[in-house]
Amino acid sequence: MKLLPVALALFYRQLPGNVLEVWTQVREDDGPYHGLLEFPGGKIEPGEEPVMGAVREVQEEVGIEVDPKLGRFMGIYTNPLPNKTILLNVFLFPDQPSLIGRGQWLKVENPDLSRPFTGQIPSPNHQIIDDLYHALYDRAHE
Ligand SMILES: Nc1nc2c([nH]c(=O)n2[C@H]2C[C@H](O)[C@@H](COP(=O)(O)OP(=O)(O)OP(=O)(O)O)O2)c(=O)[nH]1
Repeated sequence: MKLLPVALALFYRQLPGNVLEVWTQVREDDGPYHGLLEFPGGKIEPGEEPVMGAVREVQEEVGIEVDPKLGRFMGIYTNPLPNKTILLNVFLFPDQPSLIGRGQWLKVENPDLSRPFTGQIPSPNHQIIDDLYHALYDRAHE
């Protein structure tokens, strides 16, 4: 089984009323993810620090510079495909002023969390978004 490490940059912001917003962009290329709203990201190059992969993809895809020191490792999520398993290394980044006018913010609220975006986002992203929401707002875990 082939393992393919990918780095994702998840820009997020918290709004009053336990609202989370996550920043996404439309995937333009052909293939199974065409037209979906996704986080900037892509394959980690050999020898590359995962967070640097996230920063590089943000530069390439969004056209903005972000400081790798701002990236916080959230976890690794798997996307099992028939011929390979994608390992999504997710890094959290705070909202950046340079994002203004680019992409779109998805509003995540209780009780549905990411469910309203079914079919609009890659399937592994549901777990990522829902986990982030719970980590930010579930007091029970503290
Ligand atoms: N960019 C991105 N990829 C995601 C997300 N969720 C998710 O499952 N994926 C999957 C889709 C792809 O199988 C893989 C990313 O690979 P990619 O094809 O974008 O990587 P890349 O930019 O380096 O590829 P390429 O242009 O060189 O072909 O991760 C997401 O939110 N953003």
